[in-house]
This record gives sequence, C-alpha cells and structure tokens, in this order.
Amino acid sequence: MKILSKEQIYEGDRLTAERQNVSSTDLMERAGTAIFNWMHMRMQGAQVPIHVFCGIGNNGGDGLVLARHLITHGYNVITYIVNCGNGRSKDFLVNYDRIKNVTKDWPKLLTCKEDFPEIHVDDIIVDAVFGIGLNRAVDPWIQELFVHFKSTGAFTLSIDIPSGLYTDKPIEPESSAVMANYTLSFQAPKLIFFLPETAEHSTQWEVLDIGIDRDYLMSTETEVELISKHEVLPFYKRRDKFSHKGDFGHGLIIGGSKGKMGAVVLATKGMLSAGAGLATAYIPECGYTVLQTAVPEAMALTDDGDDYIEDLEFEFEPTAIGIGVGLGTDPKTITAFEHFLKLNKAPLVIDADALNILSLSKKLLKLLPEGSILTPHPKELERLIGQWDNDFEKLDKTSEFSSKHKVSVVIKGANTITVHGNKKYVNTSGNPGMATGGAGDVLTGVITGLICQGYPPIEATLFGVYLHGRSADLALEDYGYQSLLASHIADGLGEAFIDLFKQPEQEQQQEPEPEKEAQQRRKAKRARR
Ligand SMILES: NC(=O)C1=CN([C@@H]2O[C@H](COP(=O)(O)OP(=O)(O)OC[C@H]3O[C@@H](n4cnc5c(N)ncnc54)[C@H](OP(=O)(O)O)[C@@H]3O)[C@@H](O)[C@H]2O)[C@@H](O)CC1
Ligand SMILES: Nc1ncnc2c1ncn2[C@@H]1O[C@H](COP(=O)(O)OP(=O)(O)O)[C@@H](O)[C@H]1O
Ligand SMILES: [K+]
Repeated sequence: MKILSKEQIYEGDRLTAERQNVSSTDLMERAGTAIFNWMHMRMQGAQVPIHVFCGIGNNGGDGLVLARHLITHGYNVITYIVNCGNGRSKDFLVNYDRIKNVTKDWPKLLTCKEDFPEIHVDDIIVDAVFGIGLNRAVDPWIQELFVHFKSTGAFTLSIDIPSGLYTDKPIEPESSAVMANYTLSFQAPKLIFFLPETAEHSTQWEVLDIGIDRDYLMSTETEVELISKHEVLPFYKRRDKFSHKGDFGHGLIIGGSKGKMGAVVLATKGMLSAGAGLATAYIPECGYTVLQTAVPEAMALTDDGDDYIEDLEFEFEPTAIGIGVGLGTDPKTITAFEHFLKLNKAPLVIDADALNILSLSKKLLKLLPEGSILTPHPKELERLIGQWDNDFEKLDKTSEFSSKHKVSVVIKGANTITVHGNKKYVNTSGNPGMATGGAGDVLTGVITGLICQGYPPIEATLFGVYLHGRSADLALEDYGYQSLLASHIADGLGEAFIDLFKQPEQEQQQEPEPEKEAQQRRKAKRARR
C-alpha cells in the first residue's frame, strides 16, 4: 500500500474533485459520512455522550459533517469549535451552517482552558481539531486540551491523524499531541503511524476509502510503501516439479566465535528454511561439532582460528553470503574480513559484528558489492550513520547512506523499515515476542536464502522481512510473547510460506493443493498434541 505525502494527498483530493466532477464540499461529505458509518455500525444507536471537537480547517469540517449525521441519527452529541485562529476554511463554514439546520444546540466555542468541558471516562471523544494541515506549533491552551482528553480516560477517536502531529516532521519538543485510541485515516495510512516516536499516538488505525481517483492512486510513485502479504505475494517463486537442489543456490553463512556459535546455527537454519538448496557455515574451529550437530542439513567449513575467525578463506563460489552473526571484532577477524571483501564477488547480507567492523573502519564500505543488504538494529545503525535527533532525520540520514554506498539498509525494530535509496518500505508483520536474542540472526539467514534462489536482493529483503515477522506472528499462537524463541521463528517459516496462499474463509477451496494439504497436516498435528 502506498503511503502518500501530504502534498500527494492534497493533489489526490484536487484531481478527484476535477475528474469526478464533484466539489471539495462533496469530498468532505464523503469523508465525514465514512467516519459516521464506521461509528454507527459499532454503536448501533447507543446513547453514550459523544464529544466532537472540531478545528477551523477541513479536519474540523469533517468533524462537523460527522456530528451532523450523528445528530440526525439520534445520538447524544456535543459539538465544540476549538477556536485556534481567525480564518475558517470554506468547507468548514458550509458545514457550520449545515449543522445549525439540524439542531438547536449549536456548537460550543472553546477559546481557553476555562471552557474545557467535563468528560466522563465512559464518554467518547472525537478529535477533529487538526488534520494534515497543521503548519505551526500548537498554542499552549490547545495542548492542554489534548492533555485534558487523555486525563479523562475516555475513548478517543482521531479523524485522519491525531491532532498535533505533522505528517512529515517531528512535533516540537515538549509539545503534546492527541493520544488516540483509534485513528480513522483517509485513503492511506500516514508514515507517523509506524515511527517509534509517534506510533504510540495511533496504536490502532484503519484506512477509510473516500473514493480518491483510482488512476491517480495507481500511477503515483510514493517514497514510502507499506509491505504486507498483498505486496510480497507477487515475489513468490513457484517450484518446478523437476527442480533439484542445484536450482536453489548454495548459501554461505560466515560468523561465530567462542560463546556465540548459536548465532550461526540460527542463521543457517533460517537460510535453509527460506529454501536455499545447499547451506554451508564458515566458522572457527571450536564451532565444528556444534554446527554439525545442531544443523545436520548444513555443511561446515572451519577457519584456522580456534575461537574466532582469523583467515576467512574458502574455495567455492557461494550464490549468496550472510556475514557477521556472532563474528566478534578481534583485530585478526577485522583483517580477515577486509581481505575477504577485496576478493568477494557474491551478493552480501551484512549483519551484527560485520556492521560493527564497517562502522569502525568506514573505508571498507567502498568494498561492498552494489546492492548489498545491511541489517542493523538501531544501535548498529547509529554506529554506521551517526546520531539522529528524531525519526525523520534517521530516515533521511539512512537514505543518504544507502544512496552513497549503493546498498539497502534494513532498520530492524517493531516496524522494520527497509531503506533503498530514497524509497522506504515499512513492514507490517512481526510482534514484540521477537524482542529476543537471535531473532535478527534468523533474518540474516532468511534473506540470504532467498537471494540464493534468485530473488533480486531488494525483493529478497522485503519478502524475507515479511516472512520472518509473519512466522513470529503465527508462532504466537503456540508460544505467546514471552516464550517465543528465535528458533521458533526459523522453524515456523514454512507456516509463513503456506500462509501466503491462505484465502479468506469462503474462498478456501481455491487454495493451491500443496498448501491446503500442509494445512490439513498442521490441523491434524495440533489435534494429536
Ligand atoms: N483536502 C480535501 O479536499 C479533503 C480534506 N479532508 C480533511 O481535511 C484535512 C486537511 O484540512 P486542512 O488542509 O484544512 O488542514 P487542517 O488539518 O484542518 O488544519 C488547518 C487549519 O488549522 C489551522 N492551523 C494549522 N496549524 C495550526 C496551529 N498550530 N495552531 C492553530 N491553527 C492552526 C490553519 O490555520 P491557518 O494556517 O490558515 O491560519 C487551518 O485553519 C485532512 O486532514 C482531512 O481531515 C477530508 O475532508 C477529505 C477531503
Ligand atoms: N517489538 C518488536 N516488534 C516486532 N519485531 C521486533 C520487535 N523487536 C525486535 N523485532 C525484530 O526482531 C529482530 C531482532 O533483531 P536483532 O536486534 O538483530 O536481534 P539479535 O541480534 O539478537 O539477533 C529484528 O528482525 C526486529 O525487527
Ligand atoms: K485530527
């Protein structure tokens, strides 16, 4: 799904009005009505007091449309105008007149703290104060209003975006914005729903379709895209009946040091579970027995170093290499890594200590093959690109780094974001159960395994990040957040592949046979447990 910028949203609105021959007032009517329908379906006429707070721009106009429909359907509505300035938008004024035609209780004007209404914890607050048009710091008394919303504990529904947040920059320090329980956003989600600093303002959100011109939405290139099943499914490569292991590449995981051999085990399992034809792990001598025992499907090559890698030489050409997990940063390992980079021709997935070595010795970045995938968690990213003041600066700096070094950067976290030059892909799968040691090692293996099978590196990355998170989501059913382990993510990857082809309930008969069979086997397995 595309995440449109503020400018693209305004352009979409303008073009829709033009192409569908409707006015901006009609579009506002659609927007307010869509919110009303959403609420009406859930509330079914319940007489809970609904406090609708409207600003004086078009977001406020949406609030007035909603309030009008709620009133005419017999709901218990109190409407307020948050008087945040003098200029009212044209469509706000149209709807201000319209609401006066359906009720004698005209909207109450709020101009200062003393005007704030009492709100009971069981009431509902609708926040239509500011939308995407916020253009300067919010006045202190309006900030206090937002704090008041929160202090009441009432369910807060934000229209389009929680008021006080910008779409494309951080809120001012010490400023406050609405903490919405639910946000109903028009046409496309906003990037801020996914960024660590702002996501808590809109933990739950939904997109409402207000009929923006389809051609415009299809043809518009956006900087940000949301990646879910719909986006990754087209990447999936089917297996030919006569295929053999040689068709799916020979992947190599390089890493491990004394006490950190599990990282290589996890990455190697991840690589095999993602479908690599053959897997080899290159490890220091002390890891030999561990590797051969823990992953019998993989081959092991040992370095001359006993406890950590010292030489990093091998005599075959891997299809793809995942490097860095559990590697350590001993000076001999660093020298071996540099030597390896000078000779290497294979596509690389670079993680953990390999990233730390690159941060220590930035000149090595020049040796990375074009299209390499770097998978830092935030701390590793900071070592690579330096500190940032806010999430937007973090993304800008990562984009700059990605373009400069011609690599893709996977910023791991709750909403993993893959940065590929100016493009940013926000992953939607995954859960806090993944905040457990080794989860990232599995991801390194999964992406490497997909590249082995011929997926172009950026597709392998988006697909891999999605499958990895999805596997963890499916594993929650058995393990819950606390007991989910990284190995469960590797073991559950098959379920994530199968899940790609699950249809909504009524269409299950159209499922491809192998996937359906596997599902039945799963069900039987569960029943046996
Ligand atoms: N476009 C469309 O056709 C559709 C748009 N839709 C809806 O419109 C919303 C965007 O509407 P919008 O552009 O009018 O901006 P909005 O968010 O209401 O705020 C701007 C107002 O607030 C003011 N203001 C800003 N900052 C301020 C501050 N810090 N402190 C005080 N005042 C401040 C600013 O004042 P000014 O800068 O003019 O002084 C202006 O009056 C969008 O989110 C969606 O809900 C839907 O109806 C679908 C169709
Ligand atoms: N709260 C969370 N929600 C979703 N995914 C998460 C969360 N926390 C961590 N993850 C995912 O788990 C993995 C953790 O990777 P990383 O920090 O490198 O762990 P490790 O170094 O132990 O392998 C990443 O893929 C990250 O996106
Ligand atoms: K709002």
